[in-house]
Amino acid sequence: MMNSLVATSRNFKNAAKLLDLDSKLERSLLIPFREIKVECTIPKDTGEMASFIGFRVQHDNSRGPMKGGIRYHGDVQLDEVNALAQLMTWKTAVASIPYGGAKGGITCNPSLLSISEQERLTRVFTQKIHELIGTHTDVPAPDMGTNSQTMAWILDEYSKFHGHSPAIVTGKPIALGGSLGREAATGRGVVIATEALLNENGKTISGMTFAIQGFGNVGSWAARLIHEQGGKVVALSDLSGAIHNANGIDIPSLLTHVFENGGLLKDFSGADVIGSSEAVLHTHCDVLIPCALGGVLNSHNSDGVTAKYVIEGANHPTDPEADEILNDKGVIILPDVYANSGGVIVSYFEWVQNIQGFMWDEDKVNSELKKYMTKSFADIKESCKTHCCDLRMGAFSLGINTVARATVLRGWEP
Ligand SMILES: NC(=O)C1=CN([C@@H]2O[C@H](COP(=O)(O)OP(=O)(O)OC[C@H]3O[C@@H](n4cnc5c(N)ncnc54)[C@H](OP(=O)(O)O)[C@@H]3O)[C@@H](O)[C@H]2O)C=CC1
Ligand SMILES: O=C(O)CCC(=O)C(=O)O
Repeated sequence: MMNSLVATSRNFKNAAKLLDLDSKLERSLLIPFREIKVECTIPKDTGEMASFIGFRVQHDNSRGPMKGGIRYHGDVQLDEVNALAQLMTWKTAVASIPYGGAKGGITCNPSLLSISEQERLTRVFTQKIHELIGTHTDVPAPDMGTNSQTMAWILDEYSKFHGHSPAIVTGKPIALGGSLGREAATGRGVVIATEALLNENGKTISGMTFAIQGFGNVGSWAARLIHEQGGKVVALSDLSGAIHNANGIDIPSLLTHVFENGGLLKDFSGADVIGSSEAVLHTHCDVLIPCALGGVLNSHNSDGVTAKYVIEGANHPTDPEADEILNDKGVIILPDVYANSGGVIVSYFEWVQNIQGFMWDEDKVNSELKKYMTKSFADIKESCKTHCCDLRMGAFSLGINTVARATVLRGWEP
């Protein structure tokens, strides 16, 4: 698998070439505004002390406060967080929301930490970074391994230093100022994006077959909404393995099973086990939606993909080498910086509601989300036409051009 920062920067450089970007501006846009690395030491429940490394990379703030999730996973390291922060900068620009990009993470396996250990770790991490984040500087949100409870702890710890600050994080519980619709927003956005692409190709979700890797926040909501719209989810996976049913998996029954089975897909009676999580990538289907880790489609396995469309629910699931292989096979890829932007778009709505002290109803959140995603799809198509390129390069050049213009307008000089 290619290093994630090398992969993301390669996409950036190819788009910069299409835009004929000044070489000094290109270098400047690539370098992050700030990289933060902190040691977080907590007592485990046993009384023994344990240390974890946490990161926050603030990539760019030319268009507004930096924005992006916090990931708890064993593979978190600086290059990966850097790549994810950079992707946030282009994503917020593609979505036309007034933010820059950031991302954070702690190298840990949350499933090996008790809830109180996770709480202590989150509070220590917040203590270490509280002076460098802020409601108008850098606003965290959930990502893999974190959720609304994690955001509640950050809010509470941050507020001890700065006073009650609901807009310091998004993806919070509703009871603490979270937005209706944020929990489902990334999956809903994935489905809106899929619909836009299929409609353009004379197809609809109803009657198409789908394979989804990952059944966490993004994957489970995407599966639920596809099922509601008449799509057939034939394969799904999580860390416990991949399951398959050619007639379509009954998603509501599966959700009940997962809820009662410690969050795992395994042992579901309504589907067959087909192997490890990777097996889902090669399942016979129309649409493949990776919703887990980065780099899962790479030079070793992309040839086996049979789907006609890949929708990137995850961040950077496709290596540039896999991009080439899939493009040669005629597979259409809807890139992460658009396909999974529903989460950060509704995070923006949450932040706006917090600042205004006014709550929107869920219909308004969902209809505004659709409006933003429909507009950015049209903007990407226009960019593809201008630069004669595929959807990834269309989206990257749109995002980079928007950030470059803001940077120059602020007075950047070569
Ligand atoms: N949450 C959000 O709002 C957004 C998330 N994203 C991206 O979407 C992706 C998923 O995030 P999210 O749903 O929040 O994360 P979650 O932690 O909620 O879920 C992650 C899912 O991926 C599964 N998983 C982990 N490792 C593997 C693996 N090696 N193979 C297959 N499945 C695996 C997990 O399985 P298990 O449960 O068994 O561990 C789980 O089902 C990430 O790339 C994230 O950056 C993008 C935009 C916004
Ligand atoms: O909601 C947010 O602010 C960020 C979501 C995120 O981390 C992402 O889009 O990758």
